[in-house]
Amino acid sequence: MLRLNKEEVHFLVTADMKKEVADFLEVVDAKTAPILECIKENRVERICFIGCGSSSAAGSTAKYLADKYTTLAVNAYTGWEFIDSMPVCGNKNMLAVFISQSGTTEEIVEGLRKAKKQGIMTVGVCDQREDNPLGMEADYVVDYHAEAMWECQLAALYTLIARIALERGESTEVMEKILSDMKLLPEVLGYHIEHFEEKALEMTKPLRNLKGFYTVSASSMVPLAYKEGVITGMEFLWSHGAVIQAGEFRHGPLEIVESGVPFLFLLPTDSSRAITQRALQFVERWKGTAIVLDYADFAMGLHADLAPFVMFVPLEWFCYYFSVVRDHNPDDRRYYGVVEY
Ligand SMILES: N[C@@H]1[C@@H](O)[C@H](O)[C@@H](COP(=O)(O)O)O[C@@H]1O
Repeated sequence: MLRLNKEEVHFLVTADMKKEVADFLEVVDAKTAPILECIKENRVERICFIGCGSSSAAGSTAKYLADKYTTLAVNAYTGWEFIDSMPVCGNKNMLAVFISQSGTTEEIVEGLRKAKKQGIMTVGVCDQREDNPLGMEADYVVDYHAEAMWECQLAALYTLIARIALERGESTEVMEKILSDMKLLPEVLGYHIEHFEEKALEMTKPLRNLKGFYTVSASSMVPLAYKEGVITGMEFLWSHGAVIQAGEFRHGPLEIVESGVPFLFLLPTDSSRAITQRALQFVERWKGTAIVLDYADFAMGLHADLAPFVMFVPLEWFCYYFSVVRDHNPDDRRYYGVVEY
């Protein structure tokens, strides 16, 4: 097992997460208010979320929430997808929300400039508003000043969607509940940051010979499954990864189930729990390797659709120790930012 000084590993942003999220939640309403005004003024009916890597998974989670609870037309794009296929009819009554920690990612900057040229209203959700093209050029900016990009990006996007829904009089009860439960996030995240580390180490020790795992989930956690099971798995852990929608498990994935083939299940607590459990039970019955992280064990009473915020912490610990027990430093890169792409 690799000996690493946790404090020096950039991959792990958990240490300051609780405070960063608490600080941002204090100001997120003020930071999103001008965007809500713009939406009202321009009668915006269509929203595009655009991001790359982890930031694209945040956009897909926002699309999930908006699709489920509002009548808005919403799409989530990766950076190049947006550049190549952006809606040609969009103008002021369309909002393009660009999500990027750095605000400098090539295709985010290019997409932003292309959207602006077409007259689409643009929003940047990023760490800082200075020293990066997204923060400086977007029409509206929500800057969160944090390393905990996943949590803060989601906090910005959930707030935006919930406030739009309330303004439209759609799903008001659920939206109020989500907004009030979000205030409890720092405590819940802090608890899991403190309490899940040892468990993650124990869980991953027997997995040290694995080359990777398939991540299975449903509903609001599918983008998180992609973020952790594919992006984190490949970029940080140099392991093999793929995402399987629990409801699709029967249509292909089930045929590879056997001893030594690992599936990581992220169990939701909403109505998709049943179909996810069905896949899990199948893997257990046919002696596949099932690793389970159940939102019911972590939710601490929070709404089912806050699972992407909460489950990130146990997953982060799990991925960190999966890397460490496999003797890999998650900060190592051999290609990204090292060689020409
Ligand atoms: N290796 C990084 C990823 O870790 C990151 O998720 C992505 C988006 O970065 P940003 O959010 O700064 O646009 O860029 C690269 O692919």
